[in-house]
Amino acid sequence: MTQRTLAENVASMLLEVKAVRLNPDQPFKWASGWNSPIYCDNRITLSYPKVRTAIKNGLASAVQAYFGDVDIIAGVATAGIAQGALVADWLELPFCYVRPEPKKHGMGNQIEGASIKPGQKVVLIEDLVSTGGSSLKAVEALREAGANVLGMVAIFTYGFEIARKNFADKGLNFYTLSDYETLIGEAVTKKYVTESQLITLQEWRQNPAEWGV
Ligand SMILES: O=P(O)(O)OC[C@H]1O[C@H](OP(=O)(O)OP(=O)(O)O)[C@H](O)[C@@H]1O
Ligand SMILES: O=C(O)c1cc(=O)[nH]c(=O)[nH]1
Repeated sequence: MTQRTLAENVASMLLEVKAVRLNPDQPFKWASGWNSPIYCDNRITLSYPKVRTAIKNGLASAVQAYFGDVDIIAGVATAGIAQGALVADWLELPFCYVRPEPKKHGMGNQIEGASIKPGQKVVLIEDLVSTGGSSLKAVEALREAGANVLGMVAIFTYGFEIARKNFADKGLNFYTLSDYETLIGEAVTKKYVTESQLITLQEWRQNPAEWGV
């Protein structure tokens, strides 16, 4: 399957299971603090075995194709945990997940599960990239723990310049199964969006950090 076909298939599945929501009148608040008329809830895909498996296969194949020899798969908490664990299982590799900050009781861990030995090769699995802030926090924690973070694979990216720059600044390669441009293309072709929703999305896209403020 070509990269393009995969991106279209994944976008189409996200639309079919209603993971993508549009609500310009009551904007969604994102992890970055940005307001947005669109929200892509990839967690919903876990409820659909065929979609869940297709995504798992896509992520695992990408790990193999782009990174080859890997020691540990890590998931970004919380939305990257389930798919990360599925990918680790498929690849028969150890798994850990990375909290946004250390736990405040118990063992006080930020990285849970597989313990990382210095220099071990880790690939991170994330569900979605907006600004990239959450993913890069996880990368920092893994690097502090001594990991050689080879890169990241995620289900979806909005394709914002800020994310590209954030990842480049940290020297991290990342790949995604699908992206905003492909999603909107599919949504238009299959009539999931109205003309007025498209206009709102175009306005939002011009300056997402300031939209709805
Ligand atoms: O690229 P960013 O700007 O950081 O945004 C994307 C992040 O936001 C969401 O997580 P959220 O913080 O909503 O929490 P969850 O994973 O626990 O659901 C999503 O799962 C990504 O991790
Ligand atoms: O940036 C976010 O917080 C975010 C955006 C989005 O579309 N979906 C999601 O789960 N998180």
